[in-house]
Amino acid sequence: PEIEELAAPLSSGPFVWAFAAGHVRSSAALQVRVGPSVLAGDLSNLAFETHRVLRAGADYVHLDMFDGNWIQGAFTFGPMVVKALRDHEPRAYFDVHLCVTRPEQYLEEMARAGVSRVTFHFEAVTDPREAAEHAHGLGLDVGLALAPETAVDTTVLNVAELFDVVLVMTVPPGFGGQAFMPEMLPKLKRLREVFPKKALEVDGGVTPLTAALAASAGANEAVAGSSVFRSRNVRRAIRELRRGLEKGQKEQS
Ligand SMILES: O=C(CO)[C@H](O)[C@H](O)COP(=O)(O)O
Repeated sequence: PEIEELAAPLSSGPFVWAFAAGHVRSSAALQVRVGPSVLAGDLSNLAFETHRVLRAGADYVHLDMFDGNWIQGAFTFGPMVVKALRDHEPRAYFDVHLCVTRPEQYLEEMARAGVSRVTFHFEAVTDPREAAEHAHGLGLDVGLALAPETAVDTTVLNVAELFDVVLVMTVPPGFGGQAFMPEMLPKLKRLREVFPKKALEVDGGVTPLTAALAASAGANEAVAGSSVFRSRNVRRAIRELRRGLEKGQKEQS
């Protein structure tokens, strides 16, 4: 089934941010975006996995970089691998989720590797403001990830203002295939109230159903590993996730 997907033309969606002009009160005007997480793919064949999800309509590719330290024992890959992937996919939007200790030490390497957006954890970074400014100065989009135990309080809201996206983890970071945590939805609602135009991303246990729940709470971007890579039809899986987000957006109050 993947041959057909490989033959399909690349969507222009990944490269376009289409925000409506003027003031918006909800995320309804924000473009929905689906980013498959290659963590659930064949890690021995990342170029193939990246290529096939892009061909199947993914808006971006989510790359989880684990250093074996911030999440004890969980290692994936580093900037050299991302650079190698960039050589294969010069136009793709690479969304790197840094699950590492002191992520600020890797920002320059991320820029050199051709990363589009680097997202690091509020819980792991020493000075989130300084790191966000540094990343922007390097030409990177920058995201702030919140682990499930982190509340959306005043400190987080003040810091989040500086970021292009806030990633609300809907599972404990570390591995795929976990169940979506609905108790994270109020965090999205609060973020959406405060930031009507900011991209809000969810990651962990995302299916068409949970994507709709997340979007009804304010999310407009969904990272999905298992629900894409375990599907027999990757194109359909991405399309259904997008429909879930769109449905949720419509239900947003
Ligand atoms: O960041 C991650 C884990 O830390 C993964 O991106 C996430 O778990 C996706 O996997 P799944 O969709 O199978 O839950």
